Amino acid sequence: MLLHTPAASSSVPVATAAAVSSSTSQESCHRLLASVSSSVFSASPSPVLRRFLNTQQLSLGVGQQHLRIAHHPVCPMFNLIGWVDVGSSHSEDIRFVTDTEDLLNVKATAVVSKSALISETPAWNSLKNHLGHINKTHLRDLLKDKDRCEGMIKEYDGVVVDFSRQRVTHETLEKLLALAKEAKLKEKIESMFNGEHINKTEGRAVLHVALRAPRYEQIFCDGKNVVPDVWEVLDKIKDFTDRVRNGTWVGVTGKPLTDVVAIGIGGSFLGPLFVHTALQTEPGTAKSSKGRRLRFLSNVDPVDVACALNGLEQETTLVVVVSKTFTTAETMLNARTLRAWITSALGSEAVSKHMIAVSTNLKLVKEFGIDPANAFAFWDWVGGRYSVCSAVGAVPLALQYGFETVQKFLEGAWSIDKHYHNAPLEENLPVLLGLLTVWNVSFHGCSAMAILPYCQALQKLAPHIQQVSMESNGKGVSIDGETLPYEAGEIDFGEPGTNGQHSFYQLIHQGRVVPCDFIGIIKSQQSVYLKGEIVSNHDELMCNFFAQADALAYGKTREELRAEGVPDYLIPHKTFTGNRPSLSMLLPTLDAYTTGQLLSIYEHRVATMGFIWGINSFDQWGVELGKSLATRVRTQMNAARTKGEPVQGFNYSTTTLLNRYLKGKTQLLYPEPHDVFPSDIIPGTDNVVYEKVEQ
Ligand SMILES: O=P(O)(O)OC[C@H]1O[C@](O)(CO)[C@@H](O)[C@@H]1O
Repeated sequence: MLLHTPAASSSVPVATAAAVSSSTSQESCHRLLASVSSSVFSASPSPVLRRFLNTQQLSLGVGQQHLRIAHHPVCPMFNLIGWVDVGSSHSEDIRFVTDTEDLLNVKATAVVSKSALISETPAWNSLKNHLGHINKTHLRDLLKDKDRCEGMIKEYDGVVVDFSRQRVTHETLEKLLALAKEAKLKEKIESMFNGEHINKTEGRAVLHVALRAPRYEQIFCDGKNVVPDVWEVLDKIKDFTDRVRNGTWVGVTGKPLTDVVAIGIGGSFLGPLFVHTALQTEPGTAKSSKGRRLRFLSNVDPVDVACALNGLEQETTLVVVVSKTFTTAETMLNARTLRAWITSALGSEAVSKHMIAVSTNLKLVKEFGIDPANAFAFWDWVGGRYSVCSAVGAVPLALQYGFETVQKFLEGAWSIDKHYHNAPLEENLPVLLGLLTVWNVSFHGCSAMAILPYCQALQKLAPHIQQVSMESNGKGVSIDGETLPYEAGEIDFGEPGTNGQHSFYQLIHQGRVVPCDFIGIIKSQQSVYLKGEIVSNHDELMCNFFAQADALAYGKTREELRAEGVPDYLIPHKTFTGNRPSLSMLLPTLDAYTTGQLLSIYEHRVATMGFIWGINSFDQWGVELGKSLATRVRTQMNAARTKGEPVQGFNYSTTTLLNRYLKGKTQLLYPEPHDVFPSDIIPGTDNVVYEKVEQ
C-alpha cells in the first residue's frame, strides 16, 4: 500500500491506490484507514480543517456510503474517519487529493466501487426463483397448515400481528431474512440508533427515536448525547402548556386561551392530526380536553383558513406556527394571515401572547415577530415526516390533552423503538412487516398498499402513513445514485372499514391485487350495545374486520357458487380468485400509548423497506422541485398584475391557463367579504390592488 502525504503541490490526485478485495474484512479496513489517516494527517488538524472533514467529506463522490465519518476508536486522534464498510463491494481505491494553497481544500476521498445493488445478490435471486413456487400456491391451502399459521402470528407488548394471509411459506420467510442479512439490515438499524449520518444527501443523522427516549437514555449525535436536549424542550412544553391549560397564561385581554390553531403542512401537520384524531374520542383524553378546541390549518387555500377559524374568537385563540424550516410558502402565508387576523382585532402587541412557534429555525421565528422565548425547538436530525414526537406534535397535543398524554404517546412509540432495535429479526414486527412489503412490491409487482383500520378514530392514519411511506421510499435511485432495476416504494391509501368496503374494496376483491393492512381494536373507545341486537355495535364493525381478510384470501370458486344455486350467467361476475394478501393487526385499545406504538411500527417498517432497497428514505428531492416551480409562477403572476408584463417562460399550456386565470380574476365579481375575515384584512378576497413584490 502506497500512501502520500497531502503536502504535494499538485492539485491533481497525488496519492495512492489501495486495492482491497471483496473479501476484505472490516477489521483490515479499519487497519487500512487507520494507516491512511495517520499517514496523511501526521499532525493534528486545525479545528477548521476538522470541521471541514467532518462535514464535507460526506458529500463527495460515488461510493461515499462506505466512508463513515464517525467518532470511532480507529482514529481517536482525529475523530474523522470511521471505517470502510466493504459490504458486497468489490474494490476500493483510497485516494487523497490536495491543494497545498489551502488546507481547507484537502479532500480525502474514498473512491469505492459501488456496492452491489440488492437485486444483484444471491439472496434476491433466490427469492426470485422461489416466486415460481409461491405462484403455484393458494392462500386457501396455505391457511390449512396450522403450524405455518402459528409461526406467523407474532405478539409484542400487546400488539398482535397475523401475517398468515401473506403469500409466504416458512421458506419464503427464511429467504426474506437472508435478504435482510445481505442488505445489512441489522447494521443499518444500528447506524440509525447510533446517530450516524445515514441521510447522506443531506448529511444528517436520522434520530426521531431520540425524541421518545426516556430521560435516562443516552443517544449520541456527532458525539453529543441528545436526550437531555430533547427533555429540556419537553420540560419547557410541559411548563408552557400547563400554564395555558390552567389559565396562568392568558390572552392580551385577560381571557384564557381555550382554542388552538396549529398551522403547518406535510410532516408539520399530518402526524399531529393523526394523533389528535385518535385521541379525541378516547374517554380519558376526551375528558382532559373538555372545553378546549384544536384546529389545524394546512392548506394555503383560503377556504381552509375560513374552516379553521370558523367560530373562533381572537381573544381566546392561540396560534401555533409549526414549520421545521420556517420557510414553507403555504405555512408562512397562513401564518401571516392569522397574524393579521389576531392583530386586526387585538393590536400588534397581541402577537406575543397569541402566537407561538415550533421550528428548527429560531432566527426566522424571531424575524417573523414571535418571541423566541415562546418558540419550541427541534433539530435537523428529525425529518419533517418523522417529527410528530418532537415539539411539532407535542405542543398542540399537550395544549389540547395535557402533557401526561403526550408522555404516554412517547412511551408507546419508545416501546416499539426498543423492540425494533433489539429484537431478533425473525421476531421483529416492523422488520417482518417491512420484508413482507418488499416481497409484495418488488417480487409480486404490487404497486399499492391499503391501510384499513376498523376504527373511525384511526381515519387519519392512512394520510399520515402516506407521507411517511411515499415521501420516504418514493425513490427511483439507490443511495449511490444508481437507477433501481426493481420497483421500490408503493402507493399507500386507506379509509376506515367499513366505509372503505362500500367504496374501493370492489377493486381489491376482483380488480388489482392490493395488499391490505387490517387494523382492529379489541376494546372500542365508545362501546354501544343495543338491547335485542345479537352483537354490540363495535362487534358488528369487527365482524367485518375478520370477514374481509378471509374473503380476500379464499375468494369464491365457480363450484361453490354453483352449489349455492347461483345462475350460470352470474357465475363469472361472482367468482373471486381469492389469494389476495393481507395482514391483520390487533391492538388492545386505542389510547395515547397504543397510538404511539402504531406510529412507531409504521415508521420503522418504512425504514426497513428503504434499508433493504438500498435507498435513502430520509430525503425528498422530488418535493423540492415542485416548490421551486411554484416560486417562478408566483413571480410572474405578480409581474403580470403590477407591471402588465406578459406571462413568459412557460410552455403553451401553462401560459394559456395562467392567462385565462389572470383574466378570469379581473372579471369576477365578488360578494361581500366572508364573515370570518375582517374586511380591512382581506378586502373582497381576490379583488385587491396587488403590490409589487420583488422576490
Ligand atoms: O415543516 P416545514 O419546514 O414547513 O416543511 C413541511 C413539509 O414540507 C416537506 O418538505 C415537503 O412536503 C415535508 O417533508 C415537510 O414535512
